[in-house]
Amino acid sequence: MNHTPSSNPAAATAAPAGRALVTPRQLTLACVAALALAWGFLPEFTVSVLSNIGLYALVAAGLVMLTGVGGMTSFGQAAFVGMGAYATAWICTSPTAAAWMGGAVSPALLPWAGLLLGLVFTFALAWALGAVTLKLQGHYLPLCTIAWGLSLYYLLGNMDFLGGQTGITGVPPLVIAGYSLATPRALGVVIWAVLLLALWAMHNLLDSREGRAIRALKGGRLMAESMGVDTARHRVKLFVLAALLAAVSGWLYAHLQRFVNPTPFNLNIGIELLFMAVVGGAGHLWGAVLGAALITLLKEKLQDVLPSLLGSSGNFEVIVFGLLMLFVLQRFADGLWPTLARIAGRWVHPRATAAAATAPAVQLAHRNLPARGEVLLQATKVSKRFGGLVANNDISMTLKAGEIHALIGPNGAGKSTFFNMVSGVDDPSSGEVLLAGQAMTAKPSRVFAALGLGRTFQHVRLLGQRSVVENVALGAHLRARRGWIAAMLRLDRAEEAALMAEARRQIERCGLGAHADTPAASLSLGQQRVVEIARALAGQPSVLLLDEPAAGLRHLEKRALSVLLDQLRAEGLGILVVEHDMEFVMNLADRITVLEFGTVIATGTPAEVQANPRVLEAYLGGADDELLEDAR
Ligand SMILES: Nc1ncnc2c1ncn2[C@@H]1O[C@H](COP(=O)(O)OP(=O)(O)OP(=O)(O)O)[C@@H](O)[C@H]1O
Repeated sequence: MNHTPSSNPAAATAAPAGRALVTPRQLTLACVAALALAWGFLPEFTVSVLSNIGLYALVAAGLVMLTGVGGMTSFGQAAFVGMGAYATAWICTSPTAAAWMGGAVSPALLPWAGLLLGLVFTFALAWALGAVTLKLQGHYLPLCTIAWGLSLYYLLGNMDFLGGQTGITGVPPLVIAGYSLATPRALGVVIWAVLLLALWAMHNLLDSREGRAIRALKGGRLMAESMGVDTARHRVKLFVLAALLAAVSGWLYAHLQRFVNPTPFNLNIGIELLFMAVVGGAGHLWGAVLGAALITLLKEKLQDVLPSLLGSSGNFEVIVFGLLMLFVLQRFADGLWPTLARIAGRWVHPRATAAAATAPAVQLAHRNLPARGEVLLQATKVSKRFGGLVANNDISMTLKAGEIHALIGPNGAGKSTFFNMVSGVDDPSSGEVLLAGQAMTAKPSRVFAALGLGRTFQHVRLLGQRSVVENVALGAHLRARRGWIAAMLRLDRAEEAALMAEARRQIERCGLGAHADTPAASLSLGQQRVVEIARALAGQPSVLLLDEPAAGLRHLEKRALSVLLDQLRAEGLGILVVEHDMEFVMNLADRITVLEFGTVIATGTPAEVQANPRVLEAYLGGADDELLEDAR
């Protein structure tokens, strides 16, 4: 698979370009060509093993997307493989199915009807299961996947019309254009073609606006939702995608083996599939192929060697897999693929591509800024109670277009709580928040984003391994429209170019142009805060909420930030800043609201607030000496 510098920053910085001999795309094509040429000459056994690796890799690739990229663990994937296998086995062999179709489908087309049935069933079941279980957090989700994995396995083995534990025999071979694919050598070509196609499509998906949204899921809902991503929907879609890949693998498996029974779809295999994804490299699509190859070959070897070594038969390879898992997770937390890629990086390196100089062919959605002085955000008598603690007490505040409003107060005064309520993270216990004239109670953060609210976080939330430009492009998520299918088929390139151009523009504007292609995690904390501002600006907000933007910035960086915020104010944005740096706030803000113990104790211009005895008392009485010093 080809990785552009923007899509793989780690690779982009892995090796000096001078030493690179080939690009990843050239290497991939060379490997595929070598496999294709050798295919006709490989021994039967090798072809059979390679076909199995292809089948496993297809499921593991879905797990890479689900677990490594999306952050959701599933132990139950083998059950979806079973659904794909049983659907085609049943439709191809059952007299009932034949009677239902009344001879309308020719025998050669039956496997395709089986594929359709398997996909439809899997889609419906995965969507239903996903909608229910993916709401669960932490270890409840993996536990749930074990539960439904077991249930589906026992269901397959206990349905008489599916042959019970004996299963279904006499599954016909696939026939394509009159050719019967009855041998592993013939069907193996299809298996690997499907695998490569799936990897290509998923690579494309990850290198798109929707791919960035998928990557954002792993960091939790807060950041992704604030960028306008419907996280619940994306999680379910990702789950369904992984399940469909498993079902396709099951379909191919049934026509390779020509019989099905429940054993290959049990929980052990589900765990093995997860091993493959994790050992190979859970965040890397090619890690699925590496993991599938390693585990399959190891299993073959161990099943031969261990019984004779130990003098008794049994599934001893499971113990070795367990130990292998421990070793890999200890030594290679991200699996083996990144290490392999690092080593190969001496010779394999993406060719550097310059950012497009011409204007993109597609325009992103554009928002007209409101007139200066117009009220953008209004909080009326907002209170928040956590049990007996009143974190915010009857706070009223307005933010107008073209002004910077600062929210200050000692630690624990309730600033973050208020920030959460005016950004859709939390609902007020009482009172109301209006954004662009709309009541926002019970609305999620993504609706705030859609109405023009951009924000940064007190604790920086970036995709650390991705480039700055990708992080910033995520902020423009709602300004583009292309979905999953378009991304997989690479029909989104014009829109993607526009997103990248916009991201680079915002990065330049924020003074980080030299770091656009650097992984975000390798920047200083102060620079990462600026990346968050650029990301918020990429969404073209009319309201900007900045949570301690100056924290961690050096003096000159703070000056540059002041200049940028000044410019944004002049353009007509309304900016709400929570900040502890008094010098920064006093020089910048038009109005300041001071909180103490959740209550507004003063509001006014910087001069008025500085002269307010209650404010000085709040800081004198508080423990924050630095603030006191600054306030003076
Ligand atoms: N989810 C919660 N559950 C219970 N109490 C909370 C919760 N969130 C905040 N609080 C409490 O509400 C009060 C206000 O906290 P908040 O984080 O809003 O203050 P802050 O002004 O942002 O502080 P800092 O400047 O340290 O970030 C604190 O006493 C805090 O412990």
